[in-house]
Amino acid sequence: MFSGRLLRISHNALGKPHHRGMAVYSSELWDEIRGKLSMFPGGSVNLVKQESGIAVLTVNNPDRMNAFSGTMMLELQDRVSQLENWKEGKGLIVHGAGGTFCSGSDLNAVRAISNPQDGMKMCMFMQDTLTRLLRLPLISVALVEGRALGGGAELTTACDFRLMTPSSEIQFVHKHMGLVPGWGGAARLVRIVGSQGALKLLAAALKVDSALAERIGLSDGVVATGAGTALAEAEHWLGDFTRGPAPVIQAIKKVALSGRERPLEDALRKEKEVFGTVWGGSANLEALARKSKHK
Ligand SMILES: CCC(=O)SCCNC(=O)CCNC(=O)[C@H](O)C(C)(C)COP(=O)(O)OP(=O)(O)OC[C@H]1O[C@@H](n2cnc3c(N)ncnc32)[C@H](O)[C@@H]1OP(=O)(O)O
Repeated sequence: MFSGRLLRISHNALGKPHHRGMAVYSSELWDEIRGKLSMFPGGSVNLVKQESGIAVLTVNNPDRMNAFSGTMMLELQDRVSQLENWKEGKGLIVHGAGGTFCSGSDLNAVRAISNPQDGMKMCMFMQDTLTRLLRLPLISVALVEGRALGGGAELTTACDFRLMTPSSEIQFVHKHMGLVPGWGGAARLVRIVGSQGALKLLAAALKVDSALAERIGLSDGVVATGAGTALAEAEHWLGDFTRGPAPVIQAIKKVALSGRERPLEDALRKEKEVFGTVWGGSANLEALARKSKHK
């Protein structure tokens, strides 16, 4: 059985663990995994970084309902690396091409790598990429049109927020495939809808429509359907959270993220560190000079 090496967590002077980088597993593992995934081509993952500071990531394999081929998994990792280095970035919208979100991993590839060793490699690779996606210093939203199935449902949980069109559905179909989520989707789902909610969605493989998703906190809102309409509405919605200078928006995401992921003392230390990057910064000094009132 393939045993992946977890990224070693170092300890500070107080003996408390602290996170090194944003990855989960050691990148030394990736050469072998990348070689395997490159054998399953098709589709693409496209990234457009806009002047507004909002980027749009498109899962593009419409002939297969935007299923993830091996090369798309590789491209997703590359796109996440690009976004990690985007200094002007503030927000990210993840959506699918052709009016549907994503139908999970490409079943043709899945059939070809159905042995446990290869499955484990793919699982680690996608866990790592989606964890890095969630940890981007950008406020991210998954825009779900059509269906988000299996790994597609897991991808929605790797964003800070989810928006759905009225007729769209999110479904963790893994049980019907004799599986559990392996791209980190179960761990993230528990943090979004609680352990009881996650257990229900996974164990019943429930089809979650936009109304139910909003009721249980899986979705943060409904946007209208139509060519280009949903994307424009999602950008408008995200604009409320990304208005302002990039260093401040990125700092907000970082403190929220550390509060979500770290034990309290560790999160407080991180918050202090991030606070130090904005205190006395240009946005802070300009606000002080304006003598802002918050009526
Ligand atoms: C990480 C674990 C995982 O993600 S396991 C994968 C979980 N996903 C699935 O099982 C999805 C299976 N697909 C479906 O249920 C249906 O195709 C859905 C997505 C509901 C769409 O249904 P419908 O609108 O009737 O279209 P269709 O079935 O004719 O599909 C159009 C073409 O797309 C293909 N497709 C769809 N999903 C995948 C997939 N995950 N991998 C590979 N191909 C997929 C269909 O086979 C179909 O192709 P074709 O036109 O028959 O050549």
